[in-house]
Amino acid sequence: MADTDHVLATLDRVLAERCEADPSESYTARLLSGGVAAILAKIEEESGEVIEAAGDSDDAHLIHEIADLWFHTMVLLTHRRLSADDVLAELGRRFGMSGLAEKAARQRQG
Ligand SMILES: N=c1c2ncn([C@@H]3O[C@H](COP(=O)(O)OP(=O)(O)OP(=O)(O)O)[C@@H](O)[C@H]3O)c2ncn1[C@@H]1O[C@H](COP(=O)(O)O)[C@@H](O)[C@H]1O
Repeated sequence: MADTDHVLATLDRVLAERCEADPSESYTARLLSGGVAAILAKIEEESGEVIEAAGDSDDAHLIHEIADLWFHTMVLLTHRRLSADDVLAELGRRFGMSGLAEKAARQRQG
């Protein structure tokens, strides 16, 4: 099993604990206390930084910015009492389902 296998589950647990933490001692708690508007502002900012990083050839920069974006989307999930596991389950459900076939089925349903 790879070292990274439990990263999202571990982070999920830490973020859930931060719901009860002191905002002066935790970045996550501070962001959660700002509500959905504060979290979405960070997601917007980090999305822009991913787009910017994709424009250069520095792989470490792109990885850093995508990690920031994933982290902030996980804070949004935590705010909604959801978890990365919920998203992983949805991605797992899509295994073997062609994106084109899924889109065609949706269009047939109108
Ligand atoms: N993975 C992260 C993580 N990724 C990014 N960040 C923080 O996200 C913030 C925003 O990044 P920016 O590049 O926008 O930095 P900034 O300009 O200082 O941001 P602003 O404070 O101005 O919004 C920075 O303060 C980063 O440190 C994270 N903060 C926490 N975690 C994880 O969450 C855990 C709990 O953290 P705390 O809630 O702070 O205890 C940590 O142990 C980590 O595992």
